[in-house]
Amino acid sequence: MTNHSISLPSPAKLNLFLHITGRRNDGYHELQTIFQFINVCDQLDFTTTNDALVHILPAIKGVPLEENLIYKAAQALKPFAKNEAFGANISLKKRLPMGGGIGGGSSNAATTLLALNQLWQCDLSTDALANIGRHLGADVPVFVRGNAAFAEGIGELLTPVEPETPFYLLVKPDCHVATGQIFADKYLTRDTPPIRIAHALKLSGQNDCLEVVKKHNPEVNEAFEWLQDYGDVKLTGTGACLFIAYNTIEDAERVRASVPKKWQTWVCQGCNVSPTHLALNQWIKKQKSLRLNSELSKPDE
Ligand SMILES: C[C@](O)(CO)[C@H](O)COP(=O)(O)OP(=O)(O)OC[C@H]1O[C@@H](n2ccc(N)nc2=O)[C@H](O)[C@@H]1O
Ligand SMILES: Nc1ncnc2c1ncn2[C@@H]1O[C@H](COP(=O)(O)OP(=O)(O)OP(=O)(O)O)[C@@H](O)[C@H]1O
Repeated sequence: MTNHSISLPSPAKLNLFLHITGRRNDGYHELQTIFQFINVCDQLDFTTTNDALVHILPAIKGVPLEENLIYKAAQALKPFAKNEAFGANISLKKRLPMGGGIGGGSSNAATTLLALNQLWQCDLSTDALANIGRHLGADVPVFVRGNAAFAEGIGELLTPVEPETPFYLLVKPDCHVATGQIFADKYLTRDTPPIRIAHALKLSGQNDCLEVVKKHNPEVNEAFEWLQDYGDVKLTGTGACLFIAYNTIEDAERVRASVPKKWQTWVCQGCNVSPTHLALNQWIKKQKSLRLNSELSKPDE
């Protein structure tokens, strides 16, 4: 019998660098960045129901159901479900901080699209899912595709790349950065010349949002200053999270041990294939073998 449940990790991303190369007429900014996943993840469990409803437990504090990106992703996929009575019970173990620049909401949306595409037998291609994802948020497509990528446009034009996969110390200063406020600041650098992909992999990790983020968020400034003695500190997205790459896990752990306790910290590793896709591929393989076994055990007709 086909399994009607699936459990998937929903990872965070880092922007290894972030250049703002222009502003479009609709106000959105054109970027160049490299996205890499890290093995710090939320966990999402999905079970199909037949009541056509989508339930999410527990609710995210401060985020109404209709604004939860998991719910929005499920609603966007619903018209493609094989049976219109299909619904889902979704349980969420939230570990990724919000407003950290590590893309937790976008990741949750992508994980939902990938899981329900299977459970609701939508049979949509990755391109179709990425296209649905694009309307939920600029960072959703990279999580749908599942490969570390050089991104252009507003983040949706993706070319897979394989940057090194060091260990990272990730630090979340005690604040929540409002992405819109950063992009609205008149002093934001918006004219970094576009670069080519080969050049992108050799860059040292400049983030054009850094100065404006530090200006609006003294906690980010303080953490940045503190961390500078311990390596090459970078900002991911519009922050608040900062990260430093290390060659060994021991080096990352040693610095973590001395970080002031008021900041949340993780030691993790860069992943060029999303943990969601690794788990999803295992699940698909298991379903195929279950189907094959049940075909073989049917009595001859
Ligand atoms: C900058 C990145 O962190 C890079 O990974 C993301 O693209 C930000 O993605 P996000 O947090 O999902 O942000 P969104 O919710 O899409 O955008 C919040 C607001 O930031 C501004 N915004 C965002 C992305 C972008 N490329 N240009 C913008 O000008 C827009 O005013 C938008 O209304
Ligand atoms: N399932 C969800 N998980 C997290 N945030 C969500 C979710 N659904 C809606 N949101 C909203 O999206 C906002 C941004 O959340 P997210 O975790 O993606 O921030 P972020 O790490 O700053 O992302 P980015 O790197 O894309 O800027 C949250 O403040 C919250 O209001």
